[in-house]
Formats: sequence, structure tokens, C-alpha cells
Amino acid sequence: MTDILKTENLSVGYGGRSVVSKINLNLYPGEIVSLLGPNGSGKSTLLRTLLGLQSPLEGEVLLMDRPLNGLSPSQRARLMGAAMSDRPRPWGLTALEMVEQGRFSRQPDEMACLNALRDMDALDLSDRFLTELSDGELQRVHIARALAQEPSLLLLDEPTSFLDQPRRVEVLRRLADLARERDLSVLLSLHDLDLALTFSHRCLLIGDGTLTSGTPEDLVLSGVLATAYGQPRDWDPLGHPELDCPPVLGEVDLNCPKPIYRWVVRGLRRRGFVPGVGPTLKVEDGEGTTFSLDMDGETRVAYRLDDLLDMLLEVHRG
Ligand SMILES: Nc1ncnc2c1ncn2[C@@H]1O[C@H](COP(=O)(O)OP(=O)(O)OP(=O)(O)O)[C@@H](O)[C@H]1O
Repeated sequence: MTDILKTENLSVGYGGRSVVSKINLNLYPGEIVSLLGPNGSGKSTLLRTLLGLQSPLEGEVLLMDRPLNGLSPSQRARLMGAAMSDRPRPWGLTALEMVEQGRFSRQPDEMACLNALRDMDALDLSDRFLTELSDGELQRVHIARALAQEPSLLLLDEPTSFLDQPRRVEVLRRLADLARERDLSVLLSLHDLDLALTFSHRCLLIGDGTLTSGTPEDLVLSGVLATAYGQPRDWDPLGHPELDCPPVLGEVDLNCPKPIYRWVVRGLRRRGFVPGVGPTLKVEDGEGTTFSLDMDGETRVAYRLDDLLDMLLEVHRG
């Protein structure tokens, strides 16, 4: 497959100080690639260099096999769209006008701009002034601006940082669809490892000044991801630290529908109980959730887990 962008022995950095060196990467049509690495590892520096906003310290960036520094701004803009982390909001400009600016290298096309806004679920923002948008709304407008260019390659620096959790998932799902439908190559830097490892075909990981490419699973299984983030070899990037829970006081025989099991166990653990052998705690999930506890021949019912746990704790304390 022909790459859209590749680098040859690229080193990026500032004033002769290399941040990441010997980068040989390729980006292909139709794939979504996450750029990962801890704070300060060089993700933005690399993205800016790929965009031509700063010069390489060494090596070369090739866009469609042509040296990036030999292409005019207009030629670059036809191939590469970007939304960087600065996200300006010029005064007096509406969202649609901002997206239209993205087409400076192409014919004006209001429909393409409205479609790009629709792709980012931001069509309802088209007539709003940028100065009046929330950070998350502005972020979606900036991605739409990059999409409106109809580029072959999209470079996005932390595109989900201001989005709420469901929107993060939605935007990444949409970008994955667009990559597939339009043979678009998408490179995005992300801090959210859960999303990156779920939605990426491939990851580029920066650690200790070098860049490693691999599937999400290979980077986890090889321990390279853990090392880059300074974590122990057996670190689970999708795991979360345990709740700060009290010591275990007792067990309940938990009978609970699977979809909500995890949340009931968390609630129990928060108050010092774990599933096991003990009084039967039955959870029924219908219109609302009902919790009933069978103890000493008596059934106690509650409609909030916390209320039931109050009862359980009372009985436990005797
Ligand atoms: N203009 C600059 N001049 C000199 N050094 C810089 C400049 N901008 C960034 N750096 C340094 O370059 C290194 C890489 O920064 P960069 O912003 O690329 O990291 P990052 O991986 O994007 O970080 P983060 O995840 O925190 O956004 C850091 O050590 C940073 O302090």
C-alpha cells in the first residue's frame, strides 16, 4: 500500500535539542493511528513538524513522496488538514465562517462545510459566534474545519481533550468511519489510553526520545507501553486503581443481573462488603432497581443500594 506520509530519519526538537530522534514512520490511507506518550514526550512537537510548522532538526518528511518543504502552503493544505491544541477563536467569526476558512486551497463550497460540521455533530452551531462556544463545541468546530479541506491526511492534537465522555467515543467512532469511508489517514495524539487502544488500528508510541509503532495489543503485551509511561511491566492501561475502600466487613450472596453486577459490587465494596457466602442480596432491574436482603427469615427491601447497605451494616453491627 502507498503511504500518504512518511519520515526518513527524522529528528524533532528545539534549538538543536532533540526531543524525538530517528523517526521512520509511515501513514496509510484508511487507518486511524494514535500518537501516544507521556506529558512532554514530544507528541505536539512531532505533529507540528509533520505539518511543517517547525523545521526538522534532521531527516525529512515526505508527503505523497514529495519533500514537505518543497510544497506550497496551498499544496500542503489540499493534502493535510489539522486541528492543533491552540484552537483559536477569532472575534466576530461564526462557526460556519471558520470552517469555510479551511477551504482556502479549494473552491468555496458551503455544502462541504455544512457536511463537515454535521460529521462532528456541530451543525446546530453553524451560525454561532466562536467567542460564544464552549471549549468542547469549539473543539468540534476546529475538527470540522480540518475535515472541510477534504484532505487525505488529518492530524489532530488531543482532539478529545474538552469533550464529555460520550462525545469522545462518538467523535472517535466518527473519525474511524470517515477513515474507512473516504480512505482518509488520521493521526491523533491522545491521552485517553482507553479510547486510543480501542479505536486505533495502530499506535505510535514515544518513550525516551524514540518512537515505536505497533498494534495496541503488541505495545501492551511487549511491555513497551508500560515502560514509556514509567509503569511496572504488568501494568494494565485499561485498569483503574482500586477504590479507596474500608477493610472487608462481611460477605453477601449476590444475585444480580449481569449488566449492573459491576456497579453493585463497587457499591458493596465502598461500604466494606464483597460477594461471597452470606445473606442473599437479590437485585432486580426493571423500571427501577430493587434491592432485597434475606436475613434471619426476614426480607428487607430498598430502592437505593446505599439504603440497603445501611440496613446491612446495622444488622452486621448487631
Ligand atoms: N517552544 C519550545 N521551546 C523549547 N522547548 C519546548 C517548546 N515547546 C515544547 N518544548 C519542550 O519539548 C518537549 C516536548 O513537548 P511537547 O509539547 O511536544 O510534548 P507533548 O508530548 O505534546 O506533551 P503533553 O502531553 O504534555 O501535551 C518538552 O520537554 C517541552 O518542554
